[in-house]
Amino acid sequence: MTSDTTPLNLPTHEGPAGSSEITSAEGLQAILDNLDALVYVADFDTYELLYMNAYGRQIWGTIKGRKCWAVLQNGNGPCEFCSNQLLINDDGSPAGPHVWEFQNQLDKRWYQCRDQAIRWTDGRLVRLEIATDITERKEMELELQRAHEKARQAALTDELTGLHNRRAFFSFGRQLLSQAHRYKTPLALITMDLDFFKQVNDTHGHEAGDEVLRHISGLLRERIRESDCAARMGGEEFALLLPEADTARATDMAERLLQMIRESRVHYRGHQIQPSASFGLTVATGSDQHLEDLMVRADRALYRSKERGRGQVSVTIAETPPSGQ
Ligand SMILES: Nc1nc2c(ncn2[C@@H]2O[C@H](COP(=O)(O)OP(=O)(O)OP(=O)(O)O)[C@@H](O)[C@H]2O)c(=O)[nH]1
Repeated sequence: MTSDTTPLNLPTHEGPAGSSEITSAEGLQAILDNLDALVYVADFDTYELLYMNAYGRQIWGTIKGRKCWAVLQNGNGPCEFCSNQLLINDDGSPAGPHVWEFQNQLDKRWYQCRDQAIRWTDGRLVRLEIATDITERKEMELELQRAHEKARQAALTDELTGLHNRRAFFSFGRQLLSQAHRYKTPLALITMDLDFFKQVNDTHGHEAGDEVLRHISGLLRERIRESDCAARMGGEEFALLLPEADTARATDMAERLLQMIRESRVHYRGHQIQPSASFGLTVATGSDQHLEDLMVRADRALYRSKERGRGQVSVTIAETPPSGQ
């Protein structure tokens, strides 16, 4: 036992004569100091540490006259996550154990803490914490979470371009459409299809075609707002959902995109490729129950752009007035 530790003044229980049962204070001290867990006791009002076992003192050092937040967290005052108020009922009685997990700010390790109000040797209620190091388990859990998140992202992302894929488009799109209905705001859908893309592949190779697809995706990403959704629907087809954009704004957006695409060049193995695209757009109406209703109208407009010679923007206005307008 180190000199700064308050000895546990626990009652000694004498077993029957000849019994080897160890219930003396020294025996309990030995158990506590050999535990592979932190055990400490602190005053509820002053936060002064009254006891810490050897496991804790080895990591956090001396406790004599010091507060739990200074020793354990190197803080300047009570921790914002302090669980003290959860340990005592309104009538002042102990509330039972509170179990939680947290990452210590000093050693950066994760602990599972079991906190409890207990009666101290002088009769007052004090805070007892038993904390076990769960860093390895926590790291595995976090790793697993990261892997799940990565897999979830991958399932929603187009591998070639990094844009949303078709699946993500429909998932986000349904949410955006229901928001547009709820708040009676417009929602525009732009569909876009590259022109003569087969020629790019045939002339410069599939790799060059891929490069063009990445280039176009970069332009879309540059132009859209955070609340917009840009997706590669497959092949050389793209779609954009623009919340709160009416027909005029969506048309303006499509025309600017068309201009940017036509003015841009893709440099591939000494060749310059000039991309072009056709656009179709529409705006949601209150009677559009499904995203597919918008897709049909936008694709009809896109088809007209192709028919009229490509490299242009066409609009299909819904028969009923757009929601929010
Ligand atoms: N490089 C590359 N090409 C793709 C990919 N997906 C689809 N394609 C090609 O895209 C081309 C699409 O050809 P079409 O549907 O005839 O379209 P287009 O040549 O753009 O003709 P229009 O749309 O009528 O202007 C085909 O050659 C496909 O092989 C891809 O991921 N990478």
